[in-house]
Amino acid sequence: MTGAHDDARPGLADALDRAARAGTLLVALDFDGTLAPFTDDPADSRATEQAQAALEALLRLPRTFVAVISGRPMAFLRSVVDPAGRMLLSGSHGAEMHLDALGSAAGDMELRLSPAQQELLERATALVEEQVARYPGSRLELKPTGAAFHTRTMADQSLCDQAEREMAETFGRLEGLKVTPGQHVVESSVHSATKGEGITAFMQATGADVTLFAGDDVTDENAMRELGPGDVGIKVGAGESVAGHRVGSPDELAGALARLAEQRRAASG
Ligand SMILES: O=P(O)(O)OC[C@H]1O[C@H](O[C@H]2O[C@H](CO)[C@@H](O)[C@H](O)[C@H]2O)[C@H](O)[C@@H](O)[C@@H]1O
Repeated sequence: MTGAHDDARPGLADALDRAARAGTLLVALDFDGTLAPFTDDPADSRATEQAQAALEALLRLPRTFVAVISGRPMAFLRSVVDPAGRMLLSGSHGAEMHLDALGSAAGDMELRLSPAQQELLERATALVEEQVARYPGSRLELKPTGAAFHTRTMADQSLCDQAEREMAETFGRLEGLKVTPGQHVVESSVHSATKGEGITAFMQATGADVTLFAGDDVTDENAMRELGPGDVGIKVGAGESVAGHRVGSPDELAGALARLAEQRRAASG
């Protein structure tokens, strides 16, 4: 292959070539830190232009599905990430699913919290509010299944580790609450779902011959572990991963996605 995107790392280049020739291809992606560089305010984050263009190109191809599997609430994914409704979406770390892109019969899997889960969510939210009051500049993000404590905008950045550690310990005292550390965030969830369940549902629903998944964070490893030997896992950035491949940044991933789209278009044309 020659062209604008032939600078992928050698092992990854081979894997992308193979994925491009798959009968049915599922391209599943984490959002923050993977498609979208980090921003101070979570409401501001968007996929890079190159990533967005690559997703658009993939969506135009036959037997090709694009999915976003994120810790974000489904409402954000539907309004900001995929307003045109062409992607498969999994929000709240696998607890919310939207499969309309496969036809109306698939639809949404509606999220309902039990009274006990609702009460747990209120207690978790109160704990984050207390922590935010202790650490100026930190933030609460309230989501359908959990409350997240964000430290990216904390006034004293030298206290981030301490604040996150305390938050995780405090969350840990609430029975039934799932606690997940992330990038400048400690997330809690009253739901046991993981991104592993999200990707498994999409792999089954699409009947994909090859699945590519890319993610940057600890929670993405749950999806990464569901991949088979013929699939393609890409870790974005530093940190431990079971992924077979690694890129340095969302920009590098966008380049790989552009290459994949170009090669698949050529293979299907
Ligand atoms: O599963 P993801 O799509 O990676 O979402 C994980 C969490 O991402 C968001 O927080 C992260 O991105 C923010 C915007 O760049 C950044 O400010 C924050 O420091 C990061 O932790 C989001 O706010 C969470 O709801 C997601 O679960």
